[in-house]
Amino acid sequence: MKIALIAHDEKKDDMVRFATAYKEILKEHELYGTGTTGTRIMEATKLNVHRFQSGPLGGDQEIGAMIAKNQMDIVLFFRDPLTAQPHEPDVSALIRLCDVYLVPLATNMGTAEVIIKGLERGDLAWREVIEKRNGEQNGNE
Ligand SMILES: O=C(CO)COP(=O)(O)O
Repeated sequence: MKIALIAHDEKKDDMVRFATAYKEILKEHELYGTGTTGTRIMEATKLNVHRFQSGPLGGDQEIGAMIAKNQMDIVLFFRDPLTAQPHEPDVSALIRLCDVYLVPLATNMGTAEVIIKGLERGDLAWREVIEKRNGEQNGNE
């Protein structure tokens, strides 16, 4: 599965703790992240994270583009609800696209734990069906 890991500055420590706690599950998957979050996770856990631009420089939009192509299966986005973000429109657009494409999205650590445990249990296997269907459609184009 392709998993996006994103955290606003005030939530980056939480994201590092989360990735450390669930490293054994995460290492079985393809990990993507916005620039700074990805770097922090890689340094702390040694997990391999494909890093996009930093969020304010377009990283949220790059991840959004993957979602729009149905190439992202899970988004774990630890938002800071108490700080205004200069790229708030990008944040909203990313969340909106998750809803458009039915991509499981956690915007805080509580929900992220539920998703990651569901992932381990196989609850998200339906995403593989979508991926397979996409592959067939693209092959038929
Ligand atoms: O701003 C972000 C998400 O909106 C996160 O970006 P960074 O991981 O580069 O800090």
